[in-house]
Amino acid sequence: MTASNGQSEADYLRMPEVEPGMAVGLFGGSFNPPHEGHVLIAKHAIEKLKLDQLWWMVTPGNPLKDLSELPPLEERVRLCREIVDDARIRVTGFEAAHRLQYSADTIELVLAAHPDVHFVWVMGADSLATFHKWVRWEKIVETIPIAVYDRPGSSQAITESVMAKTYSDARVDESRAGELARMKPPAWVYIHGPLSPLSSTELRKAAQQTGKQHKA
Ligand SMILES: Nc1ncnc2c1ncn2[C@@H]1O[C@H](COP(=O)(O)OP(=O)(O)OP(=O)(O)O)[C@@H](O)[C@H]1O
Ligand SMILES: O=C(O)c1ccc[n+]([C@@H]2O[C@H](COP(=O)([O-])O)[C@@H](O)[C@H]2O)c1
Repeated sequence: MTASNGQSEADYLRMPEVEPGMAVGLFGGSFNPPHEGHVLIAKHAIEKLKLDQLWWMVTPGNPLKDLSELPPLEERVRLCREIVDDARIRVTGFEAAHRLQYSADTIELVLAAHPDVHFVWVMGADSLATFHKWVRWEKIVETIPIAVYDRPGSSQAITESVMAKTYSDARVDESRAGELARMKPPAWVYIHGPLSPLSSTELRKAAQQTGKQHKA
């Protein structure tokens, strides 16, 4: 069976295919569940950053989150593929196949596998706020250009986060976002665009409420 963006279901444990010279965004997430906010920012990031592809890397488990109720990877990948309607977005769970827990290790593997591709790390502003808690976060900043997408409630991270303060000199003006993938790190950009108030946490809460009402 083939998803709406042309990916076959069986290949989710493999890295997507790329061609030399491409600009590719790496967008990691729990996607528990995926929502239209993910799609919105993915499409705008692709345009602003002038990307050929954006990989939705469905994590086997965010090391900073409680994983006890995290649905299986395969199910989250399936839901991502259902919601994605753009062939440039590739859904993958390859981190699990390589037993990768930390993004620093994922980035190392991806860059080594494709030295002729221009990769950029993409994340929402809430992730920027806590980025300094990630394993080897400074190494990440020194290794790959980073694009941060604005998110309601997290805009202050643009100036107040430890990462933004530590690497203020490496911040690139948004007008140059299209060049970011080919810039030498450290380099990061804060992207403004249409905002989405959606969050997986809120969707899970709403689903729980509906479940309770059905039982009552
Ligand atoms: N509405 C949004 N606006 C901007 N970025 C978002 C939005 N929703 C998710 N993201 C970003 O997408 C990536 C994956 O997010 P994730 O799958 O954790 O969704 P989430 O809605 O943040 O979930 P949760 O509420 O469980 O933390 C992260 O980089 C996150 O910052
Ligand atoms: O490497 C880390 O230490 C680390 C800590 C927290 C989050 N991450 C990654 O950040 C991405 C977003 O996670 P999440 O749960 O906020 O969607 C996902 O790819 C995680 O693996 C990575």
